[in-house]
Amino acid sequence: MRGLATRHGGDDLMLLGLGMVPTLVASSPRAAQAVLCTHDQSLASRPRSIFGDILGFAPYGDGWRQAKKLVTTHLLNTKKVQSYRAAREEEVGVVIDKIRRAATAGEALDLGELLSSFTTDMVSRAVVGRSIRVDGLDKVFKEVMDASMAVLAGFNLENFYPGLANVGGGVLMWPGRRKAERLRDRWDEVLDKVIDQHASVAAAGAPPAHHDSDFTHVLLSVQGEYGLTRDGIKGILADMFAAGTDTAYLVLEFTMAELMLHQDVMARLQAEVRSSMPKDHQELMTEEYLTGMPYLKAVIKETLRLHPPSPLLLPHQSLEECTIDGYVVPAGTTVFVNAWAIGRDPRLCGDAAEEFMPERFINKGATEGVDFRGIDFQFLPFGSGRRMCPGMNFALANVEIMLANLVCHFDWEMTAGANEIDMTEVFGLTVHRKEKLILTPRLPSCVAQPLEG
Ligand code: HEM
Repeated sequence: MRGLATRHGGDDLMLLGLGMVPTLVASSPRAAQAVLCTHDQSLASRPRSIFGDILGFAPYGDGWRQAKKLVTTHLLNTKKVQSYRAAREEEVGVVIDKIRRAATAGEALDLGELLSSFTTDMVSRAVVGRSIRVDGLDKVFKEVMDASMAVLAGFNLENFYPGLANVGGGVLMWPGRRKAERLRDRWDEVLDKVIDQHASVAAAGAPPAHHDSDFTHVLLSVQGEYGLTRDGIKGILADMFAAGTDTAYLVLEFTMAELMLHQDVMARLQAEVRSSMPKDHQELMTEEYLTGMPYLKAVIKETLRLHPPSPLLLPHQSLEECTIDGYVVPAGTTVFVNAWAIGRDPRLCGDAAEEFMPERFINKGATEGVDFRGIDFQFLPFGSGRRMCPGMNFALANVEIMLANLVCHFDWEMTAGANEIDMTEVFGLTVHRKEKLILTPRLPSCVAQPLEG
């Protein structure tokens, strides 16, 4: 899309026809501001999703407004995110133990797979509570989640040729719909069990203290106040998985890949993290150690600038006709904001815009002080405006603590025979690395001794 914008004479706003659907693409901070701020309300809907419409894929309206309010007020507010600190540290501990065993045995690891399990487990902990490993629920969630992401990332004919959806009674849509229905049934089955189990705990009169309660408890406790149906609760919980797992692990995996390619950055980051590591080197870096780590935060920002997991955000849709920069944008237009191209624009980041240079975010660098929240529309990994990601703080808390521990406790090497990291990206709803990130962890002499047993 960046190439297309360049061929259009560098137009930062393009109105195209993709299939039968008009499509507006914004590729500069100015155009992003027009879409996400000036015309935010007119462009705040979403195209239809094969999975239906609860929150992330819901059309703009009362249902979406209520679900978003509920999620931002009760599930993902700052206090709630802090309340998951112990769970975060416990889950990081599980991963670090696995890596330590591999390091002791001299084995290589599929780091992406490990980090993907970590972010799924973190969302599972938030949704279900401590008991995710009981009955293998962690594995069930991961399996259903991976299958759902594959369907969501696939091509949905209906979004580009809406008329074809009804041809022959919708026969062209049957295979995709059947797959989506089977998955919806699977989500229903798993989440029904979770809700029943939580309802019986509450009925027994022993609900957890509010600060300690998981998403399911919270949603059951406000069900009356918000008039939530059981399907509404299941939809919100499933949405937390869909939006919150793939995205955060991609940030961690891309960061580690970039660090392997930029050993000078790795060394500076390790120096920062290790300078404040616990005296007992076996101990985890817990969250109180992270406050004085500006370089860690700059490294994460730089990864999000070059590799935003949702490079075009999620598609928006116009609710009504509006005129932007002289373009008449009809109702029903699909709208993309090219956060990937904006992050790499040399007009904002200078000539080295394609380089991985966390320094640009600190010490009077070109983008020092630029915020995650998209306030200046030049850094938009979480979007901006009405449809902005409500899970930003939850995601960043997970990414920071995991990354600090990965670089604190281990040195990392490429596997024998590999002499470079392939950074080829595969574009879908989220951007993945084409190749797995297989690395060998080593225990540095300054850190931990091998585990016994
Ligand atoms: C690094 C991790 C993450 C990134 C980069 C990210 C990015 C995004 C982006 C770009 C959007 C679309 C914004 C738009 O269309 O304007 C979005 C929406 C959303 N995200 Fe995230 N996200 C992340 C993690 C999470 C987490 C952990 C959760 C929840 C636990 C979450 C929940 C949501 C929801 C519910 C929406 C839909 C909001 C709406 O449509 O109103 N996200 N996210």
